[in-house]
Amino acid sequence: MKVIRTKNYQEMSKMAANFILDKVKSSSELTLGLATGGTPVQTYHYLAKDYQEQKTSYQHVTTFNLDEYIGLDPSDPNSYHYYMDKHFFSKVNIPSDQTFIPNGLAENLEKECQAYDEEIKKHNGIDLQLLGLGTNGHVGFNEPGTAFDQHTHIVALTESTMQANARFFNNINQVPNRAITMGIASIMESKEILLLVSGKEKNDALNKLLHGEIDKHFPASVLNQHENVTIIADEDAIINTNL
Ligand SMILES: N[C@@H]1[C@@H](O)[C@H](O)[C@@H](COP(=O)(O)O)O[C@@H]1O
Repeated sequence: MKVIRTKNYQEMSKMAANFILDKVKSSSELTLGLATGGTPVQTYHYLAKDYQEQKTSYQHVTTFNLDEYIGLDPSDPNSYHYYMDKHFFSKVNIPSDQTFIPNGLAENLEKECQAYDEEIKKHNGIDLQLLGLGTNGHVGFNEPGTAFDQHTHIVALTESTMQANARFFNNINQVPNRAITMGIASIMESKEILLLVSGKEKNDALNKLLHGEIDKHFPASVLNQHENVTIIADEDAIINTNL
């Protein structure tokens, strides 16, 4: 894994946006895996800014989001559909039929998961997967203990993830307790991975990822087995990691 060190969150975000823009500009077709959460917000902001200023086109880009809460309508401000529209899709020229996010309202959730995997396959897999890191090592919504061989599936969220995400809701009781997420196998099948890590609260998690064992109780550790991972981390996340 290649680790790029940045001064702060802004610098991490700018570098991540440039990393993605390089791929967007140099490919005739590109399938991006996208993440939500607090970490990539400024990355999307810089992509939107680039579009405003440089008009980098996304007509040839297809996107697959990692996850979505079960039970939230796309118009719900806490849904990842809403998040993606707000921060990215509405700001660039990506055609709406080229953006995929799991449907957390599907009548048959199992079928929805299978259909999502099929769609990814149809697009020849993901070229670049953007990832954030949960404080407990989760990636997407793959919580500690998730088997490494799973594709898109339904998960029960842990108390710690619900607590961590409660800041986006009015109170923790409104945080859905289930989600659909691409699995560890889906993530590992992507050709390249870009992991963003920012802030002191991610310090332990980054340390474990870099120096700990590969263990399903710390899902992100599996990334050590992928051959093309770049981590962009800021000083606060890196401190005490011996880097
Ligand atoms: N499902 C999301 C993940 O995709 C995200 O990467 C992670 C970290 O979130 P944040 O960037 O807000 O710390 O947790 C959330 O629960």
